[in-house]
Amino acid sequence: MSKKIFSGVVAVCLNPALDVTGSLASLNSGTLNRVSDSDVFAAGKGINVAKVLANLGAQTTVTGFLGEENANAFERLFSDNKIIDAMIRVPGSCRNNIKLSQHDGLTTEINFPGFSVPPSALDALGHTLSRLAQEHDLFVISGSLPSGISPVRLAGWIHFLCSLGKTVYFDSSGEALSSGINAKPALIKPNQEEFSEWLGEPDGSITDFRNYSQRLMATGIENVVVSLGDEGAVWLRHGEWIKCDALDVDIVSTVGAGDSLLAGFCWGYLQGWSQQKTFRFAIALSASAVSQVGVGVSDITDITRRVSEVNLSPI
Ligand SMILES: Nc1ncnc2c1ncn2[C@@H]1O[C@H](COP(=O)(O)OP(=O)(O)OP(=O)(O)O)[C@@H](O)[C@H]1O
Ligand SMILES: O=P(O)(O)OC[C@@]1(O)O[C@H](CO)[C@@H](O)[C@@H]1O
Repeated sequence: MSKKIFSGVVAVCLNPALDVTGSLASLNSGTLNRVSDSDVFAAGKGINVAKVLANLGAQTTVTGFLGEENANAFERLFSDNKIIDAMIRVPGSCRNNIKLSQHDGLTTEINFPGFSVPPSALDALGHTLSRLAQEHDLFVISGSLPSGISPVRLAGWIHFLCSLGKTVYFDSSGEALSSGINAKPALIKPNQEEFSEWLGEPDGSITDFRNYSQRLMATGIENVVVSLGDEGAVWLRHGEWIKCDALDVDIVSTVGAGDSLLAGFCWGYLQGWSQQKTFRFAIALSASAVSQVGVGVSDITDITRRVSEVNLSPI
């Protein structure tokens, strides 16, 4: 019997955040800094991925947890972007994360701890994932874990989805990354620093990434993408290792660049694109993300135009 193909995507955000952004000429520690152009965005990695995918035209559902005390900012984002809300409300507030961009393009981020997730909400998420799995193939899980969710619990959810034959794309860091890797999602997307930390090689090189990625592939992870900031990204798939250079753009804020890149991989998967077409598109999408504050697709024609400028090479 052929596998039923579903068109939508589920983005899982366990630890959403209100990103409080500001720009300033330069940030000086230990003294007063005055910020201009301040804004507040309903964000968090999974929610950023969902917003980009919804803007591209994907039927997008978000699940995970929302603090009930400031859920309204997120609810507005979901309704403005036609995102289906399957988030579980928990007591307390989503965290505020501070994102300060200097005029030279350097961004300083301060991420706070979020709410604590009660055990009953963990069960509720399990049920929600099970329900959504009846009508979706692609799940993207990204971001850190709030208090109350252990890395082992996260791995359990990934394992559960994979055991149902679902495609799970995964982006996290630290212990959550290690634990999630053990559950063998279809794709992981650490950045250079996160992957180096996981390898235990503080200055991991592309050769190190390649060697370890080959080993991960042997365990069943089909795709390893390592994002390299202004150097682009590398992607190992089916033994083929390719690199895309980043596009040359004026940097406004790098916050959410990795989320846009991951959304590009999801979009390529949903469209059934080749590896090369998907990679070029994802890089162009992330380039557009760094030239704005916050994530989202405001000009798809510009992104499509820039796809052909992306330099891709086997390495
Ligand atoms: N300075 C830059 N110039 C051009 N493109 C960039 C720049 N920084 C990032 N990008 C693009 O964004 C992609 C993801 O960037 P990065 O590796 O910084 O992700 P990340 O650390 O996961 O980001 P975040 O956690 O903020 O979402 C890169 O692969 C690249 O295509
Ligand atoms: O603390 P986490 O979950 O690792 O990252 C959260 C975060 O830094 O990631 C997004 C950018 O990728 C921001 O919107 C958000 O504040």
